[in-house]
Amino acid sequence: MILTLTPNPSFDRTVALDGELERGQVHRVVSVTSQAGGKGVNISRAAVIADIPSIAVVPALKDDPFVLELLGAGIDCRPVRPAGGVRVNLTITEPDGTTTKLNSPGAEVSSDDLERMVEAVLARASTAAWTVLAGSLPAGAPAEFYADLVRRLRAVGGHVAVDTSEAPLQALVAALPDAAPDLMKPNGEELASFTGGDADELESDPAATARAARQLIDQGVGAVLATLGGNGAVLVTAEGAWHATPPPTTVVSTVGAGDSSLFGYLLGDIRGLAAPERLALAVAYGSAAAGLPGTTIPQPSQLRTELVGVTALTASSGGTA
Ligand SMILES: O=P(O)(O)OC[C@@]1(O)O[C@H](CO)[C@@H](O)[C@@H]1O
Repeated sequence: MILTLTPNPSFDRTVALDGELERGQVHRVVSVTSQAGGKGVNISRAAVIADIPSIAVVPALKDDPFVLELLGAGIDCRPVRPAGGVRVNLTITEPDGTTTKLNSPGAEVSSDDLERMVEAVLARASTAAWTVLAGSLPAGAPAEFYADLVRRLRAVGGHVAVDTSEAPLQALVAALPDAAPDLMKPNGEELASFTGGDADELESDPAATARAARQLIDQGVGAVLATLGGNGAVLVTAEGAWHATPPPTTVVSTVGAGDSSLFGYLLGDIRGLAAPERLALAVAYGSAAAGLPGTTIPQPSQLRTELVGVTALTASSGGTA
């Protein structure tokens, strides 16, 4: 079972344009779709699609359309009392795959609201193969929320993965090795935000990415899956480092690609695959998601894992293995 916590879930509204987005202009849109999302929710969705049981903890009312949509999709959703309604995040996609996101802050939470989420997670974590803490934090949550929860989860046992950004990511890194999760999934920009360096350079240089990710491994993190957009992903563990390139992909919407990659990695782990195969599955999931509209999560039949190329990064190419 994969347990996910999405403290700041969102209705993902996707607006598809038939041309380039022009600031200050009126656009007639091709389509508007909406899907209950947020990083942990997307991972639970991917799990259910792949026949892996998953529980999604979200702050929402039991009869909120958000919860009803997830239950309707077969996701075991455990709502805890929310501070307010579920936010709406807007995605604008252009025909060349350019994806622009406008993410709302989410309703302000109190420490009681947060404690309800923590209790819901701690009560189930011992039965989960992986507990995934994912996404931004709602307004009012302290930046240390994930770091504190990882500490408490380590006492419970089971594996913990964290995918977040900005202040909560900085706070988690500052709390290493004490709050070290088993897996972190930064993108190039997130990695650069605490290792220094240029995000674009990291995304185009797998060896540099591996060196940056190695800093987290040295501080107790079990594995780092660094997603690099069109350049695939790098996996670093205590045993080595690998880079995987995606199959040729026509990008439609990048929303949910990182979540799909993270799920692919977890699926590989649950199946007992070796590190390079786990990475290949992650990249197959991420690239399949990028080829689908909005926040659509791929079906296993849409994966082209055999077209993912994996290479080991050696000491000479990156000083990492
Ligand atoms: O605002 P956050 O929590 O950082 O990210 C939220 C979000 O962009 O992440 C998912 C894609 O990864 C979307 O479903 C959702 O809209």
